[in-house]
Order: sequence, then structure tokens, then C-alpha cells
Amino acid sequence: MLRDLAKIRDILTPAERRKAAWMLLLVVLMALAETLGVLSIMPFLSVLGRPAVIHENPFLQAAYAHWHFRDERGFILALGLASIAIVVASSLFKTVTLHALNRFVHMERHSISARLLSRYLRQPYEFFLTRNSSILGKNLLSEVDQLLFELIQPLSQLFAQGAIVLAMALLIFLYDPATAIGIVLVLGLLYGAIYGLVRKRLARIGLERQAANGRRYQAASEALSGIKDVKITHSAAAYQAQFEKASRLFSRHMATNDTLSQSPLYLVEATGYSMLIVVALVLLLRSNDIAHVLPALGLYGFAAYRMLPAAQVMYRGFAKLRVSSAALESIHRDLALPDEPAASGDALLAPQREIRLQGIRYAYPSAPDKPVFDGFDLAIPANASIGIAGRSGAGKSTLMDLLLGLLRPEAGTLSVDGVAVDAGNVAAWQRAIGYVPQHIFLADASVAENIAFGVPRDRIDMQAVERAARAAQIHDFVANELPNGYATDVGDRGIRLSGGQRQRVGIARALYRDPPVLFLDEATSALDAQTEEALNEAIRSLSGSKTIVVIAHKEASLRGCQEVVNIGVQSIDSLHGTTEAQ
Ligand SMILES: Nc1ncnc2c1ncn2[C@@H]1O[C@H](COP(=O)(O)OP(=O)(O)OP(=O)(O)O)[C@@H](O)[C@H]1O
Repeated sequence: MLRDLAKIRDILTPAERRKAAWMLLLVVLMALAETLGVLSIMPFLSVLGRPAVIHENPFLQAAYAHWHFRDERGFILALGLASIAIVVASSLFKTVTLHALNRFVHMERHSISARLLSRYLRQPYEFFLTRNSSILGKNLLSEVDQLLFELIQPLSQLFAQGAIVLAMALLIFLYDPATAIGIVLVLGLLYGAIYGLVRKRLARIGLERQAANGRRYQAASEALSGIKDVKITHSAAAYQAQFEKASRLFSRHMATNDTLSQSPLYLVEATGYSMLIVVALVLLLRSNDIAHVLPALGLYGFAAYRMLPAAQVMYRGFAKLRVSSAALESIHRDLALPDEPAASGDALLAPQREIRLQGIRYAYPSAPDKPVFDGFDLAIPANASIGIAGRSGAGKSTLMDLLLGLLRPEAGTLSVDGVAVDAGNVAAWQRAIGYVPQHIFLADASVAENIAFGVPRDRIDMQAVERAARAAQIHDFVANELPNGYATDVGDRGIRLSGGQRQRVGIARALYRDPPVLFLDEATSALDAQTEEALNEAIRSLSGSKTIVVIAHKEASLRGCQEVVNIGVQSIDSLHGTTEAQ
């Protein structure tokens, strides 16, 4: 429990920690206000039943004298009004506090998920090679909710109700210490025993719930993003079954969790009220005077009425903490990921002489013993156009990712004009590059927004968009055939465009900023021969003023390059030696 509290503390920012402390105080005050509201009716009721109490009770007597009441009716009226005032004030306080609490919890959901997304987005590219994107999405959306509504909220209730139990126990203690200790002991033992019985099961449910939630997200996201393959292979039923299995398990665990954290109430209620009857009988047997027993019983009855549900909420807090600690653990771990500095400024590391890879060794994290490159060298003169050829799987895309600074070599350096590219200047280097990947990602936005990718809509330079589109051989299509020209929406991942059109939008994107370096990875593979030739011609016209690196399987695509580097001549495992482009 203490470890979990420390984790919650870590997750919050210092300002949120202060706010959480205030909230906790408010929650406790709210619980006490609630008790006070109910408690304030007691003197009114007892005076109403027997006005003589006014003169017997020292407090009521003092109040009666202090405010110079002349008759009992007036005092009872005042007592009634005072009770109404307390109940109304306590309700107002509770309403305001409730809003503050709701706001805190919901804003925490926003704050934690926003910080988590920012942390994920700042991770190096390699991080995403080992983590499943739907699981990351699940953490951001579903696990943060689990943490807040199934752990932090019940936990704050645990503290609030703890205050009530304490206040009530104190009240009874003042009246009758032995009974107070007895009640706390019985309640503590009862809940302690139940918790001891179910705690292992709760922890297991917590872990399984989290795993099933992940599988649920993964099945839904894979089926929907791969809908074409799902349709054509008729694998919808398999995905449906996969989703349902995980979803059913997830829901079953949520139900068991709710039951296990709620059900002891009935058992404890039965025990509590049985105890009340036993206490009444014992008191009656001891004193034989029912009038003497009744006030004591009234107090115990009231205490039971407030304490039993409060103890139940406390137990629920412990149970939820147990189930949700898996969610807490994963969010705590991911928020502690190294915080890479976000790229800022607009410096440009543009090559004047050469781009050089030297002594590069790189192995993917999932295959650390099988380096794709080991001792690899490559020099690319500035403003030259270099082709990279090689058989499938030889490492062409890996080489491009290394050149892009997306993958960091285990050994060796990437340098631009002798300046080593590192975490400090990689953003400046990437700003100098226009990159067309093998698989182009289009956002569900307009053609113009996709070309000026990442630029806010009102800051898009439409002239630059058109210039880039002309160079990418897509302007005529956009201007003449799309209903709204550059404002036409391309649909989810560009589904309303053909493969070749998507590819040309991707090329226009790389050209939008008119970068000094252009990297093209199979950029023309989806184009017909005529369009490809026109595009190659356009790219050729850029050569001499830009450094261009082209990866292509087809020799025709590399024809315009001044030099072709073949990296497929050696086996992947032993790609040593020098491959130098002069
Ligand atoms: N994320 C990854 N984790 C582990 N191995 C990978 C990963 N990506 C690629 N590889 C492996 O690295 C090697 C080089 O892959 P790469 O994609 O660079 O080849 P390529 O030459 O671009 O192939 P193609 O022409 O088919 O696109 C391959 O053996 C591939 O299986």
C-alpha cells in the first residue's frame, strides 16, 4: 500500500501533489460535514421528544441561558432551524467539494494521459520497434481511466471514510471505551479476514484484466486498420473471436472485481446489526431499565448506521488498490521513461561537403546478435545523387533509417561535413531532409494538409504546396480531378486516393520545405512507367542542387543516379568492409 502511494506521488507533478493534498483535506471535511449534518438532528429530536432534556443537558442548558430563551417552544424552534441551517450548509459544502473533486480527477485524467503521450512521442524511434502501438494507445486511454476511477477515486474515499470511522469510534469511545474498542476490533478483524482471503485473487484479476484489455485493443485496432486484408482473407470471424475472448475475460474480471469489493457489506451489515441486538440485550440484562438502555442504543445504532458503510468504502478502497495496481505500475513505469528533449529552434544542418557513415554497427533490438551492418562505411558527396541497390532484406531501409538519424548505431558515426550527428543536433539534420518512405502515411485531412504535413492549417504556404505538387507530378490530378482541389479530404490513411497518387502526395510532402537533402525509399514503386519517368526527370533536374539518396529495386529508377552502391553483395550477417561512393 505504501509503495503504491509512493507511485501515485511520483505520477503527480509538484503542483498536482499540492492540489491532491487539498483535495484529501476537502474529502475528509466533506465526510465530517456529512456526519455533522446527520448528528445535528439528534439534539433536536431528543428535545422534541422530551423537552425536559433542555434543562438536564449542560450544553443545551448553557445555550438556553446564553441566548435568553423564555420558553421551551422557542428553544425547540431555534434548535430545529439551527439543524436545518447545518444540514443545508453541509449540503452546499458537499456540492462545492464534489465539483472540486470531480474536476480534479477528470483534469488528472487529462494531465496524466497528455504527459504519457508526450513521453511516448519523445522516445527514440527504436522504442516503437519493440512496443505495440495499440498497447500504447490502451495505456493512454483505458489504463489512465482505470488508474483514476478505479484507484485514485476509491483511495480518496478510503481516507474520507477512514475519518468518519475514526470520528464515530471516538464518539463511542468517550461514551463507552470498551464498546468502541470492541466495535473497531470486530470490524477490523472481519474486513481484515475477508481481505486476506481475496487479496491474492484480486491481484491476479488485476494482472489478467490488464492483459485482456491489451488484447481487446489490439484485436480491434488490427482488424479495423487491416480491413482490406481482413475482408479478402475472410478473417473477420477470427478477429471477432479474438476480440470477444479478450473482451469477455476483461468484463468478467471487472464484474468479479466489483463483486469482491462490494459484497462483504451484506455480511458485515448482518454482523453489525446482530451485534447491536446482542449489545441491547446485554445492556438490558445488566440494568433492567429500558429507559436507561435506549439512549446508549440510539448512539450505537447511529454509529452502526454511519460506520458500517464507511468501513465498507474503506475496504473497497483497499480492494480496488489491489486490482488496479497493475495499471498504476505500467503508467508509473512509462511516465519514468527517459525524457528526450523535444526538437526546438529551426537550425539546419545542411551538408556542404559530404554525409558520411563510418564504422557503423547496427543490430535491431529484437535480434542483437545479428547485426544488419558491422563496420560499414559510406560517403555521400554533397549535391550528388546516389542510388542504393540490393536484394530484399539486405538492409537498404535500415541504412536509410540510420542516415535519417532515426536509428542510432551501436558503433560508428553519422557525420555531416565532419560534424557528428547526435541527440543534440539530430533535429537540425532531420530538418535538412525531405524523406519519402516505402509506405507513405496519409492523415485523414486535406491534400494540402498532407503535403504540408505537421504545419497548422492556417500557416500552410499554398505556393510551396503547389510547387511541390507540380514537381511530384500530382498537381494536374489535384487541380482538375479532385472536387475541392487541394482542400479535398483524402480519407482515413488516404483511402480515397490510388497507391500511386498517395505516393506522389508523399513525394510532394518531402519537397514542400525545399530541403537540401532528399531521401527516397522505393518512392516510385507504385507508379506506371510514364509517370515514373516524368517524376525521375523532375528529380534528376534537382540533382546538382540537392543531395539525393534513392533506394530502388528497379534499375530504371536508379538510372539518373551518379553512383549506385550495391549493399546486397555480401550476406547480411557479414556486411563488413567498405562501400564507398565517390
Ligand atoms: N524492426 C526490426 N526488427 C528486427 N529485424 C528487422 C527489423 N526491421 C528489419 N529487420 C531485418 O533487418 C534486415 C534488413 O531489413 P531492411 O528492411 O533494411 O531491408 P531492405 O533491404 O530495405 O529490404 P526490402 O528491399 O525488402 O525493403 C532484414 O533481415 C529484416 O528482417
